[in-house]
Amino acid sequence: MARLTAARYGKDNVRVYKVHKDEATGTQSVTEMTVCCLLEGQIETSYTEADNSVVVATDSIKNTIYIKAKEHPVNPPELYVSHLGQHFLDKYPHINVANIKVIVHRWTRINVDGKPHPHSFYRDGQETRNVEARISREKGIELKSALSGLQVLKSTGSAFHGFVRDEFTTLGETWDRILSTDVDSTWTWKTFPNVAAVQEGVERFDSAFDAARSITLKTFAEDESASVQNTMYKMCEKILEAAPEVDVVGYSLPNKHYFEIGKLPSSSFALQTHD
Ligand SMILES: O=c1[nH]c(=O)c2[nH]c(=O)[nH]c2[nH]1
Repeated sequence: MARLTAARYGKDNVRVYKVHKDEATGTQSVTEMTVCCLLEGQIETSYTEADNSVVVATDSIKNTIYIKAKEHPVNPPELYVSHLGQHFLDKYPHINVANIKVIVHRWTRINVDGKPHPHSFYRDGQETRNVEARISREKGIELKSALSGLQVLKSTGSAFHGFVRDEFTTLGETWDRILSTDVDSTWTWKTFPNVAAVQEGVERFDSAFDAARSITLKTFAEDESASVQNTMYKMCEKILEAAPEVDVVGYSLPNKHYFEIGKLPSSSFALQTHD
């Protein structure tokens, strides 16, 4: 006999674009996001008994993503996801949890002849700002913020030696290597009881993002790295210090290896591989 143990459903890959027009200055600002919204609740019978009376159509979920982006600020994304998720709990008594993910794509203002252009932007890299939220009747608003896809490289200032050597080891020790990675950094906030608590002191989210990004870049550049493990731990320590409302910080720093194939007096050649 089959049994349904868990279920969630919704819409992914909803693309949202919002422009803010400052009438006084004529300057426009843009935000482009990809949104995923998955609902949980008393929806079992839609699976087990073909009972669609409990289904908020995924098409309506998509429409709600757009409408809430129009009704509320989309910056910071932590506030937008809180409004969006809370809406589903307020409107539908049988929905208990909204799981929302937002990826904010990078549009950086173009400078023309040294002056910021009022309405033109460019994509300066694949880096994104992300938020994952679980908004539930039981716990409130759980938020995880992240920066993802920030590519970095340093051509010296990185070593790796003293590691386990046994019959499986082929890697040589090094006191000077190229270090390159795609940074994925995540910081989990202490749980918020409601949207009002997210709204109060809302600038904390942009400050934490800016701190995480600048700490990541500064530590990566300045640390005389003994290993990826030790460098990422230093980054975590500094972010926790800079953002006291953050509970947990995590990093994923996959090592992109460069293997040396030849040397000239003042330069070296390397081949790159990915883990
Ligand atoms: O900084 C590093 N940490 C490791 O655990 C590791 N393992 C490896 O092969 N190279 C590296 N580099």
